[in-house]
Amino acid sequence: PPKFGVETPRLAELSDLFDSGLDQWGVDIFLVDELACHKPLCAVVYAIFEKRDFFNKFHIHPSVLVNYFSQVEQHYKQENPYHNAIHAADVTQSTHVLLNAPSIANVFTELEILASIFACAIHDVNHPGVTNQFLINTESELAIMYNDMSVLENHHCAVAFKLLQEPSSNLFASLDDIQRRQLRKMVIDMVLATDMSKHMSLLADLKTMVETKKVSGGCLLKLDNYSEKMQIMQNMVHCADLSNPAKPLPLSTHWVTRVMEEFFNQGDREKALGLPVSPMCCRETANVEKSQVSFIDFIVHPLWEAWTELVHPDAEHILNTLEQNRDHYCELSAAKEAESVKEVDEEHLDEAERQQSDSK
Ligand SMILES: CCc1cc(COc2cc(C(=O)Nc3c(Cl)cncc3Cl)ccc2OC)on1
Ligand SMILES: [Zn+2]
Ligand SMILES: [Zn+2]
Repeated sequence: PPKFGVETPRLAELSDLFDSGLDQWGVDIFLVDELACHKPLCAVVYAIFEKRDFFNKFHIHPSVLVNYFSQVEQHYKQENPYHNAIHAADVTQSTHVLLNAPSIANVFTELEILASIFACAIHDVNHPGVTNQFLINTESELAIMYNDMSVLENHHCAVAFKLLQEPSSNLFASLDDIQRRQLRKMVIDMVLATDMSKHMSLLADLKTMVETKKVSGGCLLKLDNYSEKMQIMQNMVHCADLSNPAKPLPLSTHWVTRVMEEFFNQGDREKALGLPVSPMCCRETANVEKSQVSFIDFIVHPLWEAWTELVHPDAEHILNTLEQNRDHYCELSAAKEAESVKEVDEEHLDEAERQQSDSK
C-alpha cells in the first residue's frame, strides 16, 4: 500500500509534517487533512503504528491496516462539521503525545497502548452529528437499540468491531485469543467512557488517584490492578477528546467554529421538530465566547488540572495554553459585551435627541 495508506501527490510534505509534528502537541491536523487528501485518520494511524513499530510487534500487515482504517474513515460522516475523521485523527494523535509523557513511561503494556490508540481512532465512528439527548428525545432507532444508555458510544464501538470482521480488515488476526479478548474489553471500556455523562465520575476517580499518588511519595502508582490502569486510560482518552481548548489558539478557534456549526445545525432541527432547543444550540441566542469560557471553567480546566498533576511536570505547557486560551475567550466575551452596551447607549442617545428635537 502507499506510504501512510493514502494516495497523495503531496507525500513528501506529509512525511515532513509527520517527521517534525507527529509527536508534538499542536501539530496542524487540518494541514494533515489537506496533505492526506482528506484521509487524515488513515494517515495518522499508519504513521503512529510505524513510529511505535506496531506492524512488527503485532504482526500486522500494512495493507490490512489500510483496508480496515479506510473502511473506518469512510464510516465517519464528512458532512459533520465537527464529528468527522479529522476529529478522530486529532484525538488519536493527541493521545499518542500524552502516552509519551516521561512520568507514565513503562506504565502501560504494548497491548494497552495499541488498545488506546485504536480506541481513539474509532471512538466517534459513524457519528450522526447530533447528541445522545437528541437521539433519545426523537426516539431514534439508535436510542431504541441501546435503551437510551450511552447510545452514541455503544454505536461507535459496535460499528468499529463489525468492520473488523471483514477478513481483509482483520487487524488483530495475529493476536492470540486472550490478547484479542483483553483488547476488545479495554477498547469498549475506553470508548464508553467518552460519554460526557461519565465526566464527573471519571474526574472524581482521577482526583482520588492523584491524592493517593501524593501519598505514595509522588512516583506513579504500581498500577497492578486492571481498574486503576483503565481509569488512567479512560481519563487520557477523555482528555484528548476535550483537548481542543488546550491546543494553540488558531486550532482551538477553528474547532470552536466547527463544533458551533454542528450544535447550531442540531438546534435548527430541534426547532423544526418543535422540540426545546438544547443549550448552546440556538444560533440566534448563543453567546459563543461565554459558553466556551464556562465550558473551560467547569469541564475542561478541572480535568486538565487533575491530569497535569498526575503526570507532573509533563503537561504543564498544555495547562498553560488552556489558561491563555481561556483568557483570550474571556477578553473577546467582555469586548463583545462592551460593544453591545455601547450600541444600546447610542440607541438611547439617538432616542433622547429625537425627543428633544420633537419637543422644539
Ligand atoms: C455555542 C457553541 C459552543 C459549544 C461549546 C462547548 O465547546 C465544545 C464542546 C465539545 C464537546 O462537548 N465535545 C464532546 C465530547 Cl468531548 C464528548 N461527547 C460529546 C461531545 Cl459534543 C468539544 C469542543 C468544544 O469546543 C471546541 O461552547 N460553545
Ligand atoms: Zn463521542
Ligand atoms: Zn470525540
